[in-house]
Amino acid sequence: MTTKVLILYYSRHGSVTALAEKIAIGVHKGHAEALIRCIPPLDQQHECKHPIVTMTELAQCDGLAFGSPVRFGNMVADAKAFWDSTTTLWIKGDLIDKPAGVFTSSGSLHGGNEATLLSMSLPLLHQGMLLTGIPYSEPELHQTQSGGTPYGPSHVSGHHADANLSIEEQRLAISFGKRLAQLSTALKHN
Ligand SMILES: Cc1cc2nc3c(=O)[nH]c(=O)nc-3n(C[C@H](O)[C@H](O)[C@H](O)COP(=O)(O)O)c2cc1C
Repeated sequence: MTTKVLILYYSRHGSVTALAEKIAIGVHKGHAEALIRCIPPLDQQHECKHPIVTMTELAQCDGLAFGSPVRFGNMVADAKAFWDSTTTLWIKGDLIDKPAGVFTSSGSLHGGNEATLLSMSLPLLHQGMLLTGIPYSEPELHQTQSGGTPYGPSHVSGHHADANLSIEEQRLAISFGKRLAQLSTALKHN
């Protein structure tokens, strides 16, 4: 059966969406299926580019990439509320021993990009997931002048939240997706 990697994210202005779509390219390169899904928004008026995730999709994924914009140095409230709604799945242990990673976008270079990635990892660890980031064997990790971290892919969108992903940010997101797909397949067949 094909490996399914769930790319679960929230985005208001499109930067996290852009990263999610690059990660999906990497997942395909890693010969897995990418399921791009949105976190249910707290604001019902908020429109999302992809379908809203279901708990069944989350429970049945083989790997997970979780994305959120930086909000005051932390994940967006919608993402925290979503994880707070996963108690049933947590008790069943549906995500235990599945690979996972996190990605984000901030407005400024030192605006909490890495702190947000680390705090986003916490609910995944509580779910029993196996975290992966990006190793320094990826040359763009040494070269980037904006986003892209060992803790996971990231983007710096600028004061007006309109900067395109840099080449380095794109490549790191793609290599992260590929890595997650390969790890998910390896663990699925064990
Ligand atoms: C309420 C709020 C808080 C924010 N806090 C931060 C912050 O702490 N640091 C930062 O660099 N950017 C901050 N930003 C900017 C967003 O993180 C940034 O625009 C991000 O790229 C948005 O991602 P999106 O395009 O996927 O919505 C904040 C934006 C909002 C609306």
